Amino acid sequence: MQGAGHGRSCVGFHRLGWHTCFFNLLQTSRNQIHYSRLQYNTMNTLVSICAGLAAAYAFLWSLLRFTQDEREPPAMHTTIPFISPLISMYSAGIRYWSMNSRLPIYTLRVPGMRLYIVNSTELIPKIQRQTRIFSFSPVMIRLVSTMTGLSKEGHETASYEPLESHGWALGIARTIHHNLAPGPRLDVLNRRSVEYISESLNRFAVGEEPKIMSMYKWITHQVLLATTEGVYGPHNPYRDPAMIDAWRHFEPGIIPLLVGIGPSLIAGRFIKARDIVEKSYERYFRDGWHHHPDVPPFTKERMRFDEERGLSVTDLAKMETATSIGILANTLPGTFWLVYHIVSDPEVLEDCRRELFSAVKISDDGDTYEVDMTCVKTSCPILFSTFQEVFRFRGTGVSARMMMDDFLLDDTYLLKKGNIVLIPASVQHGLSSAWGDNVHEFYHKRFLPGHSGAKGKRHNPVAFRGFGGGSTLCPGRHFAATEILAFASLIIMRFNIRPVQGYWQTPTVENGNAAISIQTPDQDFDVEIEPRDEKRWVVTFSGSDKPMDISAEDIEAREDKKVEDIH
Ligand code: HEM
Repeated sequence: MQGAGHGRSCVGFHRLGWHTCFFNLLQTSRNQIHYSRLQYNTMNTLVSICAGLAAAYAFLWSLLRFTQDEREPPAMHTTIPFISPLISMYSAGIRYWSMNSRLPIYTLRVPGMRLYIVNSTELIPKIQRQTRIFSFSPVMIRLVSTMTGLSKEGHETASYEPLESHGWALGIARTIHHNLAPGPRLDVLNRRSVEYISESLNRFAVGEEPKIMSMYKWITHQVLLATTEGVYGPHNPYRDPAMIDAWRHFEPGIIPLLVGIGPSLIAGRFIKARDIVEKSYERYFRDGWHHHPDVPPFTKERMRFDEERGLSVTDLAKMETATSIGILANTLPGTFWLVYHIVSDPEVLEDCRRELFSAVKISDDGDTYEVDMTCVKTSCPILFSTFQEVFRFRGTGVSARMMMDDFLLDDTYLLKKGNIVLIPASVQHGLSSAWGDNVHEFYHKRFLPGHSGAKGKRHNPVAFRGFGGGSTLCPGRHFAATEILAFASLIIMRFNIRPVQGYWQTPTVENGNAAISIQTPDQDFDVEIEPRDEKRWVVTFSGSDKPMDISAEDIEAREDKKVEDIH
């Protein structure tokens, strides 16, 4: 550009004198040489960059080819080695797994590790049986430690002997499973939550005018309080609205917090919210409220287990912050979807209401309605099927296991030590071979005998992974199921719910939290909630040690027991 400008000044040759013009010409050609040199240098740089990229590509490509054993499951998304899987996962979000469900098992090569993705229903039990080879413990320790920023000492305690039954990971899992198994310990937890729901809806039903509420916000608020009242007792830290607000801001940040690289850069606002939650738990433990007689064994015994291993109060609070995700993050949207699928479809509503009213006892004067939630759980098969269908249709969990050794799966696929096996529930839930041709519809009777499965066969229970499976099958499923069913039942029996805009519109689910096991709606909407009558409602919970048939393992355990009883 500069050269061109000087060239134009030569028009005034006579005025400036020949030497000036000669100088200008000289300058122009110098500049042109300089310009061409610049172009040449730029070109050179570009060529070097391209050559560098090509060399890097060739290197990565060879690295991928030469380190991928041909007995391993085939590698997918290799266009840009190690990077393409990340791009595909990022752009497809939670739909990624179902978009890649063709192969029985495949490998994703990502920086630093392999992910083995399992799609075949037949391979799942073969993985779940080998608990020492496919272990959840290292995954869990890493999740808890990174998400909460556990202290060095806390991390060491949590990492102690992860595969042994005397280690922290298996020990705490055992304590949790024991306290959430159907029976008197779980009943303490359930009873308080059901009571809370009943009292809260009694207060809500006062007054004749219909109330307008944001459906998702209202339902999840009720269930959050009911759950935490059950878990933490009369000094429940979630009675403080600031704690609820902080938890709601922390929960969507699980993935950014787990990335663990420069956390304050990418997860600053989530860290802030998490710290408020942690501080609130710290106060609860420091004041000793977990020792209160009305706190259930589920909470007391977990704390005792951690305290005996020397965890500081700060680390107890951090651990509890991670546990709060397990306790709340799926139960809240799960309840929303169950209520939504029932009240938005007149046929489902009619079926569930009829069934529920047959479980209600009406007083002689007809003014008091009494319902035992234990009875609802066992005598309302359509409602229970609708509950299961919600977790099939909306379930997006991904079970993760760390390979503790090389293993030849099904005598065919070599899975190498140190890598991660993932089992996405959405793939199983979308198999027409398991669920029949109407697999992509919400069918509330699907889990009733004779209503599901390809060609009228009973569905394969292994293909239902709403609560995971194997040794880490969700131990909270009975607690969550009781609470969700109790809330939905009371809503259906006591209220009419109508969308304010005049028609039901299914919310989209594009922006869900990939770290939890169920979709979350992208939009909330207003509904009008109106009591159906002025009766007095008495809700009881007699308790039961009879497990519900939620997962394949529950069905298997019941069938084994039946055989045992016969012998
Ligand atoms: C609707 C509600 C819930 C859903 C959909 C759900 C789902 C799941 C899933 C998919 C897993 C992973 C299983 C695997 O890796 O195979 C899991 C594990 C777990 N869940 Fe839940 N969960 C729910 C409620 C709860 C509640 C209320 C609690 C506690 C009170 C809880 C505690 C746990 C624990 C501790 C584990 C880890 C199990 C272990 O390490 O052995 N969950 N859950």
